[in-house]
Amino acid sequence: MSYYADIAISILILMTLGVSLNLLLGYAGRVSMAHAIFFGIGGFTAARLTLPTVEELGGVATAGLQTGFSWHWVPALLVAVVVAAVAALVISIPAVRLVRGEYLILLTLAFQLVANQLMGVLDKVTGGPYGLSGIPPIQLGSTPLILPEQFIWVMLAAAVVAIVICWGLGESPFGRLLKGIREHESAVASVGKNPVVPELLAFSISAAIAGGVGALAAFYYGSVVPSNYSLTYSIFIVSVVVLGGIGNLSGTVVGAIALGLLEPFLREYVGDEAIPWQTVIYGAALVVMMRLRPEGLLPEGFGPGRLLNWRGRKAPKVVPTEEEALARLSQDAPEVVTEGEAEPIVQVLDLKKSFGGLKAVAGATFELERGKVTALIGPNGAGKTTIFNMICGTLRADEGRVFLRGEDVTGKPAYQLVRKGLARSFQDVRVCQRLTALNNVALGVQNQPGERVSRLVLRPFATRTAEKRVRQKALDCLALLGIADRAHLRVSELSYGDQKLVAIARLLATDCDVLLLDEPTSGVDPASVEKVIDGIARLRTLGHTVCLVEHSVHFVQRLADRAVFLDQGAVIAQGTVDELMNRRELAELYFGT
Ligand SMILES: Nc1ncnc2c1ncn2[C@@H]1O[C@H](COP(=O)(O)OP(=O)(O)OP(=O)(O)O)[C@@H](O)[C@H]1O
Repeated sequence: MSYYADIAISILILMTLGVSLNLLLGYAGRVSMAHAIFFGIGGFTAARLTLPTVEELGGVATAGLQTGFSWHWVPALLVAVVVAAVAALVISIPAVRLVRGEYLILLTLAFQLVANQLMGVLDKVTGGPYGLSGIPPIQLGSTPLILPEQFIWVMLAAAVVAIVICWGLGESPFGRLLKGIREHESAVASVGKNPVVPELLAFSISAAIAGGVGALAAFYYGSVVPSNYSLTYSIFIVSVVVLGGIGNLSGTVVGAIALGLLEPFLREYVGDEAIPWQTVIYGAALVVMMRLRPEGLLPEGFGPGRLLNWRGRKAPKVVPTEEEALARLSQDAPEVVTEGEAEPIVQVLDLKKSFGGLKAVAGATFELERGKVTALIGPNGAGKTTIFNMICGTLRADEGRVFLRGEDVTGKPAYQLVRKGLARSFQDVRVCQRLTALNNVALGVQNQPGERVSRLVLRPFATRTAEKRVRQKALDCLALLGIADRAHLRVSELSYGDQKLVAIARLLATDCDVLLLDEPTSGVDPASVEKVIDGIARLRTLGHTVCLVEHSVHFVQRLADRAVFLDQGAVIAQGTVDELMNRRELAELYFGT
């Protein structure tokens, strides 16, 4: 019995670590190769705090004597959680702010190696290469939980708590934000969300759970040894997540059971060579999975809830009509401008940008009038997208200024501009393919309590009510663009034209009065172009100021009140579209004839 309980405990430890890493790797899309270190930090912290004091051991501090502070296991566990979370914050601040993709993997890999080496040499803290032993077990009342069949219940409870925390966060608006960051960080920033804070939180919550498991493991095994927190163990944890299914906690549970059973199985058959064989099999399994089933055994969104259809992606029960949606959205919309009272809401003054020797924008000056649709037109390479990027702070202007309602907003980051009322879409659409249309649009809604972990924890019911409002608003935005009946579909299942509509609906959800649309119809089939035109016309009805970059003259003539003609980075004419297109030299430039 003890033998099987002991195996189950090691599987539960691996499972809990995998689940916590999945919050970071699966939901936030950030690969950490240092999860074993946070596990170890929790273990060493709890060990030092609970080991007996020098006085308790006879009062003489001799070399090699393993002493501590004789704390009760509960506060020691809590401190272990906090220390691991703080350590993760310290490492993740430069990681999140400065490095991405494979560089992040390298940075965490370096941290893993350095920290593991330090664990082996900082004798006074970690006990050196042989670590610390004699750690007191968990004491419940007067019963020490020494036997595996006693401790297994503690570990099972810890695994359940970790799954509930990670599932609760991952499936909340906070998790939606993480998934958005995972897929398109720039798109999330362009709808007013600072991606840095949620990423830092995901790093530290994930590490905090690992630290807690590390403390529990120290209490159970009675010792902590640096070699237990090696790169090999970090790779095991990553393997559990990748094999089980990235972004799917049920997958991690399955992955941990499958891989966790491997070691005792191998021990039975190959004895002491089990660990090297285990490493080989994990590596081979990873390669095979990456090749044949990169989404893992259970792909994202597939789990018991989906199987039993509790949480199936159901079509909305009530699809609002366009009129109902318009009526509700008008309450948050900017005041509609009546004829004759046009005033500039955005002023672009002498913007300049060069790339090496190429002058992409050579002193562009123009205004966007409140409530009007203005088109930036001109031949390919005229500098239209570069101007958008400078207005939105994605690109630093060499010279020139941008004013929004008279306030100088030059160089402000995209997420700050949204808070001031200006948002943009992208030529390459940048919708989150693995999220539903509704969740994509919900990302655009501002001030969501559920996106803040503190609110989720302290005011769960209020955040649930707020989430209902967010989803209703997202559905209204989709209804206004005529695609509410597809709200429940993953964006990857939608046509490209519908994806462009989702991107516009996401902008609408921000409540920004100035919307910049970069080539909203490029790559869209003719039938969908009409839908996009109708959608943008409705933005104008709601009172939004729209600036669009567009190549289709038909589109621009149908929608734009004014056009700004650019060539070689300079504004060469402004006026109504018909006025500009009737000028032969401009038409020739535009059509290249
Ligand atoms: N990051 C960059 N590095 C170097 N050159 C760039 C960069 N971005 C744009 N350019 C160059 O600046 C010029 C203007 O590009 P931009 O994309 O702004 O033009 P555009 O009017 O939007 O063109 P299109 O209509 O084809 O999208 C082009 O010659 C382009 O190659």
